[in-house]
Amino acid sequence: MIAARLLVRRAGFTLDVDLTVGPGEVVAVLGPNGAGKTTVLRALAGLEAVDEGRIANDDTVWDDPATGAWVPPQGRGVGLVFSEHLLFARMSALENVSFGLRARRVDRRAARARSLEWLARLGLTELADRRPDELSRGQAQRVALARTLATRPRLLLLDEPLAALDATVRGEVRRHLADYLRGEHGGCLLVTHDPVDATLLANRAVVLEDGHVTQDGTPGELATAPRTAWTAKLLGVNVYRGTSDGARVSLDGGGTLTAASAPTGAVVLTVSPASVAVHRDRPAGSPRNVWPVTVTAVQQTGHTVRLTLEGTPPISADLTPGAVAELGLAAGAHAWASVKANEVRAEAR
Ligand SMILES: Nc1ncnc2c1ncn2[C@@H]1O[C@H](COP(=O)(O)OP(=O)(O)OP(=O)(O)O)[C@@H](O)[C@H]1O
Repeated sequence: MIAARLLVRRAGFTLDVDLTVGPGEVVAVLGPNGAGKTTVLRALAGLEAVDEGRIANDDTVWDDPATGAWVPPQGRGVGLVFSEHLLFARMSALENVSFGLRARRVDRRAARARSLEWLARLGLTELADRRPDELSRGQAQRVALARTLATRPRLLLLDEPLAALDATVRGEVRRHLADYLRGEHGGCLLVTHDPVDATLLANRAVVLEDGHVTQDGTPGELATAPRTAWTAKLLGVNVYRGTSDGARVSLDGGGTLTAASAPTGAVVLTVSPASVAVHRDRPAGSPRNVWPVTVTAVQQTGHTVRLTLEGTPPISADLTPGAVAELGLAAGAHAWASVKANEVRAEAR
């Protein structure tokens, strides 16, 4: 268990965060630009010392300025992947991955075998002999991930690991990452701007705003009961897993949604709450997705009202306070939700 109290002071910015990461726990760290997310990762990795506070892994203190305790980065068993991968320019993809293992005293043959296995898991077998300058950004990012995951770090720190990948590869790499994280007993901290990553990969999400934690809960809790306007906007996005025949998607949790275009097979769908229309009577006309719902919660955040709607599927909708009053939408009200097919975004997962 990693337990940290991090206080870092910079001109015009103070990070003041309490954080725990349990064994096998995947914690998403979300927040606006400049909120301090990367600083949290750097402090945990030992790339930066805290000004006050304490970082401990079980009984081992990594950083405590009050006592002078300090464990350098290489002693922490931490694996770090930044959005800007740092590969060794003169080494092939295979050598880059092996390097991480060799540095941990894995013998040459075992390191090579394990590296090839990880390159294969990330779809890079054909590129094993290429140098970083012969790889696309996305491919290089996958090599950087393979290099770190192959070492099975005690604490995995990922800073926007999928940001450089295009939509098709992102789903695939996310799936490999999810498989890895499910089997892992170490903890993981994942900085992301993508609510899909948070929903599909993390058990818990922490929202950082201006150096402070403004909310801590499951991605589902953050989506249905956001405490700040930023969280409402980012995590309020409705996320569904399902199986697609190219347009119609059968959702894992029940119900179907039609997207204007969707890859076939396993997909993840997102629907912005702002694109959900709510009606008292079944709407005429032809929005592709119309289904009955019951209002279970009404919460005002900033200038919008977030409605939590129970139905198949459940969905969150953002309306203006005026619309909510006009439609008489209080908790318990029966209504209809509708979403246009071109407002349903689909990507492979
Ligand atoms: N090396 C540095 N020296 C001084 N200030 C810095 C340094 N690095 C970051 N900062 C400042 O510290 C604050 C937190 O930065 P940090 O990079 O942790 O934010 P972030 O949440 O990761 O942002 P982003 O989403 O843009 O990556 C910002 O105000 C930033 O300008």
